[in-house]
Amino acid sequence: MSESVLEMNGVKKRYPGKGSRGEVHALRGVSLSVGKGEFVALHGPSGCGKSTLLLAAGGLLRPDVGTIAINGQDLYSLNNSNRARFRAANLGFVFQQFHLIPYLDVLGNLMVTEVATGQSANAKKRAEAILEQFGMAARAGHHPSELSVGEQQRLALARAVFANASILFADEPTGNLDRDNATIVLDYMKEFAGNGGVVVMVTHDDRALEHASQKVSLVDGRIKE
Ligand SMILES: Nc1ncnc2c1ncn2[C@@H]1O[C@H](COP(=O)(O)OP(=O)(O)OP(=O)(O)O)[C@@H](O)[C@H]1O
Repeated sequence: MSESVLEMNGVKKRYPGKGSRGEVHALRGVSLSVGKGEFVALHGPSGCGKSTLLLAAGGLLRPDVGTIAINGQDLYSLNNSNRARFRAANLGFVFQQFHLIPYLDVLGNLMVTEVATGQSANAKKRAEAILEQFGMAARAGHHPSELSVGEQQRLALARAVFANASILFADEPTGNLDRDNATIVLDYMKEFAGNGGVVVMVTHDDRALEHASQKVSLVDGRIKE
């Protein structure tokens, strides 16, 4: 088996109930191992826990029970600021809300982790080359609000490539895209995995499922074998 990048063991997550609504068991004991180069598609009915799993695996939501490690680092044994630093250095996100920073232009958004960690002078050249590769060079000086949805998705992907992320988390990355843009985004994700990265994508889209190397089906907070 290829080198493991993501290891989830016995992960459980409950959300507290409100008023007459009882508590929700979103994850009921999930174990998952994802190796280098894999493109995992996570699918299942609405409410089965897909987004909860993605947030927990991405270091954004602490599980009640179980452990999650990326590249051997137990995410939730880190304190919040060290976990945020680990996220910035190792993880990429392509979420519906993109996590783009509205007051920075395209180049600024691409280089945001570089600015935070204050590194090399060659960074700008590299960032410009990546924008070129993602067909965004002409948009370098624009702000996220001036970009199309497809361009915003591409910028989120370009940022993960620029940051040398080892794992990319994507939540319905093709949800708002037309066929051509969906294909572009899926091809980039495939390439990211092909270059030794890992992609974990939540999707309802059959075309997106076809791009994945591994399909994981979640039902009522559990992985279906
Ligand atoms: N913050 C929250 N507070 C209370 N319950 C929540 C919260 N977030 C999610 N849930 C509940 O937890 C369960 C799992 O939600 P989750 O968003 O992980 O499912 P999903 O599979 O991603 O759904 P969808 O495909 O509809 O986006 C659902 O029953 C949902 O209502």
